[in-house]
Amino acid sequence: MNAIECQNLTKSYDHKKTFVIKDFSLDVKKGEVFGLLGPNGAGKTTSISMMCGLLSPTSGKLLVSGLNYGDNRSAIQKKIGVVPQEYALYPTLTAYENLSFFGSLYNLKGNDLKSRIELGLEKVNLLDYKNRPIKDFSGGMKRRINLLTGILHQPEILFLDEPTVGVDIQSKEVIISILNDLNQKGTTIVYTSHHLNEAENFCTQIAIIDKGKILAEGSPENLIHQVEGAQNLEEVLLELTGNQIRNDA
Ligand SMILES: Nc1ncnc2c1ncn2[C@@H]1O[C@H](COP(=O)(O)OP(=O)(O)OP(=O)(O)O)[C@@H](O)[C@H]1O
Repeated sequence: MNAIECQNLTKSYDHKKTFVIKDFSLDVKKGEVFGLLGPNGAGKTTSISMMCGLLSPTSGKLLVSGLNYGDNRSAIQKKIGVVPQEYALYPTLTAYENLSFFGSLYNLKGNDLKSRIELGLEKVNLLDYKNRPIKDFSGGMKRRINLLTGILHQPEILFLDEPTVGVDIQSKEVIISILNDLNQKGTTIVYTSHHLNEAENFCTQIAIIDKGKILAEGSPENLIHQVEGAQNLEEVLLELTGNQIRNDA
């Protein structure tokens, strides 16, 4: 069984006058690290938000671990973790209090929750900051805590919308190494990114999206091979989506 199946998904925000996702079909196999790449406004956030249940498709079929959100929302929510692009943290609460809150949403409690939080904080090098309020944290520190909020319960499938945006190379390396570790332990990962070098090394499978449509899909090597003369994913993306600057949100 695939981790995710999308068949002919569409999304309109204006009562079907325009569609920002069109005829979107892909399968994510269990154990994959799947990257959704594309220019600004391509539809990455919209498509990943539908897959993790934050947005409903306008039409089409979407299965997560063989289940649809209409009949099995709470069963799906137990299997998945979500790391949104915007920080979902409470600024006046400490790192520990924030993580306790998010852990409790996944029914974690007591010593189990405490040890997962402490182990997580240690992995992201923030154990010494556990009693500091989030408002005192730098962008990179917040990103690392934001990541922990979605993975404390070791989800079967993890969705991340630009988990390394705006962070320094050190924080980025910690985040990617934690994600690699989770993937080795069996978590399927679906992520969006603008960092093409990162995606080239991190992903096992990639879909390139523009204007709400999937333009190409394959392993990084396969995509580079598909585009004549391309040496890397950046050249693939430019060839497929053009070099016009985008003013879309
Ligand atoms: N709530 C909304 N209402 C109306 N239009 C929206 C809404 N959210 C997104 N859009 C539009 O949908 C299109 C796709 O946006 P989306 O945020 O999914 O793109 P993206 O690929 O994630 O972009 P970025 O890389 O800039 O984050 C854009 O044209 C955007 O303006």
